[in-house]
Amino acid sequence: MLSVVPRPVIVRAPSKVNLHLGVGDLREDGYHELTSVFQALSLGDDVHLTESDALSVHVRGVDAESVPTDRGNLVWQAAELLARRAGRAAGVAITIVKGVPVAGGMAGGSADAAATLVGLNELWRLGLDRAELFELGAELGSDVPFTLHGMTALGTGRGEKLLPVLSRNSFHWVIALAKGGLSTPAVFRELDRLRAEGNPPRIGDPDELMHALAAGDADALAPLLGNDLQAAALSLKPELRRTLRAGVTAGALAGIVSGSGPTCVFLCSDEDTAVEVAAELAGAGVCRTIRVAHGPVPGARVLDDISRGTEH
Ligand SMILES: C[C@](O)(CO)[C@H](O)COP(=O)(O)OP(=O)(O)OC[C@H]1O[C@@H](n2ccc(N)nc2=O)[C@H](O)[C@@H]1O
Ligand SMILES: Nc1ncnc2c1ncn2[C@@H]1O[C@H](COP(=O)(O)OP(=O)(O)OP(=O)(O)O)[C@@H](O)[C@H]1O
Repeated sequence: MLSVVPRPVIVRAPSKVNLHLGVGDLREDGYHELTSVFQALSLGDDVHLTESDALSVHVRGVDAESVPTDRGNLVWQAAELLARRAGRAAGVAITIVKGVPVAGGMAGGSADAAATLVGLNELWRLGLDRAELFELGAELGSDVPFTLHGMTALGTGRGEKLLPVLSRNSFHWVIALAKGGLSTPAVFRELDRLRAEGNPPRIGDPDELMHALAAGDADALAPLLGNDLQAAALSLKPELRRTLRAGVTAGALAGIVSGSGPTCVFLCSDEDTAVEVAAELAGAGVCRTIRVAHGPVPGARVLDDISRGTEH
């Protein structure tokens, strides 16, 4: 008799960069009030989900050895949360193929959690709508709703309340992965410490930046990129200053620390320039590895047969 190998549902999840990250004061619940303009980037993770008797997690790809394969993994928590919600057992074998650097400020773990919610909704035929998935996502982490949403969006609250932002054209990015990661809570704590000591300048509102996005104008967008967490990330990892300088010297329009860092991202005027900047940065020895990406791209989505064959 032929045994049928169950076919996995495969979900592609994007990374993110905060084009604008305004950090307000510490709230009583331990979170900071944010104003974030997110953009989803083509550098992403793939999450494979296959029916199984038990819950299991395997990880391969970039930084796989530093990712937990137990309850510490956000995909495990996502599967348990969804199973509880559906009143069923959390039987699924999950394989994550990492493309997003771990602890890099690009929401890799959040993207995997978003992918798991989308994939299990399909695999278990739960029929949950987008709003229900967003609500579950927000329980898992502040960045999970955006990695579900994708494209370009304005996030408020702790980053989980989202509104779409009009963005014309594709923007081209060079991504410089740093040696070692930074812990998100540690970077927020460092910002609180810097603010208690003095008054590091705060970025203003993102109105002008949103106009540049609507116009699809990379030259106008470049000087408007801003991240209140950058000072804290640089304070914890001063060598990132060299990386940021090297990208601009190599021909990028601007460079910024992504979210809580330490990944640095560089906006370039077009794809060819991005490839040139990437090559030059690789030779400068200021980071661990370089990637080229574009954005905006959609949020976590199931790959159909055609895209399984053509995407990578
Ligand atoms: C830095 C960003 O990536 C910007 O998009 C996010 O704010 C972080 O999102 P995340 O990694 O999903 O963060 P969570 O897992 O929700 O929170 C981790 C920790 O980061 C800090 N945190 C996070 C979000 C926020 N608005 N204020 C915070 O102070 C808190 O110490 C929190 O305990
Ligand atoms: N699926 C996952 N992928 C990567 N790390 C995970 C995952 N699940 C849990 N983790 C743990 O979470 C930590 C932070 O990982 P992650 O890659 O999500 O950070 P990040 O990109 O800086 O997050 P963010 O930008 O949302 O603040 C890792 O050090 C790891 O121990």
